[in-house]
Amino acid sequence: MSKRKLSRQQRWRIEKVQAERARRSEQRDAQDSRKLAAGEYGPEQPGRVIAHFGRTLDVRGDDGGGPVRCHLRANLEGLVTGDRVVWRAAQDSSGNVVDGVVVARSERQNVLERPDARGQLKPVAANIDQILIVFAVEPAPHPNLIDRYLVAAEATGIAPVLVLNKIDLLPEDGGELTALLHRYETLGYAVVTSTTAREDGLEALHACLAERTSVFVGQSGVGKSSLIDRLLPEEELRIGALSKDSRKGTHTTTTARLYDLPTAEKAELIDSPGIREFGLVHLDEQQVAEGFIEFRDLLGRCRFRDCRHRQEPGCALLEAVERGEVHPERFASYRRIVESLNGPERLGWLK
Ligand SMILES: Nc1nc2c(ncn2[C@@H]2O[C@H](COP(=O)(O)OP(=O)(O)OP(=O)(O)O)[C@@H](O)[C@H]2O)c(=O)[nH]1
Ligand SMILES: [Zn+2]
Repeated sequence: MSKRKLSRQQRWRIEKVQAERARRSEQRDAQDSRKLAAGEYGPEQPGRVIAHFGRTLDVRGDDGGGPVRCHLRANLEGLVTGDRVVWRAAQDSSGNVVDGVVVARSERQNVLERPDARGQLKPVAANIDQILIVFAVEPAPHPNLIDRYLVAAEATGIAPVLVLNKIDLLPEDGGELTALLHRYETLGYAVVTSTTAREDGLEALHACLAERTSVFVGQSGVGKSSLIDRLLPEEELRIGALSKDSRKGTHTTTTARLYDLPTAEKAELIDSPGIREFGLVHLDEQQVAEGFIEFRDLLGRCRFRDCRHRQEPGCALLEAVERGEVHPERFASYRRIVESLNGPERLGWLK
């Protein structure tokens, strides 16, 4: 994109708006400091960010209760949905919590990042237990797709789960996809099947969601919206849709929301259109190789330390393929991903 030339007047207006914003933020922070010093905020307590809109956040206290609209101290930046925080509540004269202030962020267990418009990685959600990679009988995944998602998930350090949806469309004998799934199960991956076409089609999914914070990812048309519609009560979906609408007018990036699933014990779902498009970003060859779990014990065992696993003699990976310990299709998949690192497919998140 070419740099837009701004007229002096435009520049002046932008600077004015920014100065005004900074002034207001300082003012609010000074106000918070005063209130904090005056003891108008309650004691520090742990909580979790369930949505964020610029410098305003919705925080849910760990001891229950509804979400509380909070603002941030000026020294806190880059909080995302899912972050665990320390916050303090302000009460009105009758003891109702009216708002709050976030004073600190706890250490993150992990973070999901995606590139912004400039290609810079930005956090979008934190503290996720599992990435549910949804694929479907229809549209069938192209051969390399599941591996791409798995490599991307492995790079985040968040456990992937493969969810085969639309199993109502499977042929009687299970078809190739069932065989493929079995291969991933043998590798050690958690695998779940589902269908929204049957009343009991989500039972395995419910079990898998319990006690965890999950995100759904997957290519278009595999049924993510349908699954989430079934999992969340209307009330929650309405809130999500509302905040989506109110974002349309502004140019802020779509923000993620943390939902409680009523159907399973302490199951949480973080969702946003942006998260659903999760895919490979900015990985190098080494990270791709490490994203194939069956390669891990073999890496570093090649004769040459800088082996690129192509045709080098004494390559531990090639030998493992030869011995039948690494599936040739997984190895081919690895090669294809490495080759695409510098090509157009590199474009980051999968659509
Ligand atoms: N037969 C069958 N169809 C399903 C199932 N789940 C979803 N569908 C259909 O698949 C189509 C796509 O579903 P969506 O939920 O929109 O898929 P999505 O992954 O959210 O797609 P995007 O919004 O484009 O990312 C819709 O027509 C659904 O009705 C299923 O279990 N079985
Ligand atoms: Zn090698």
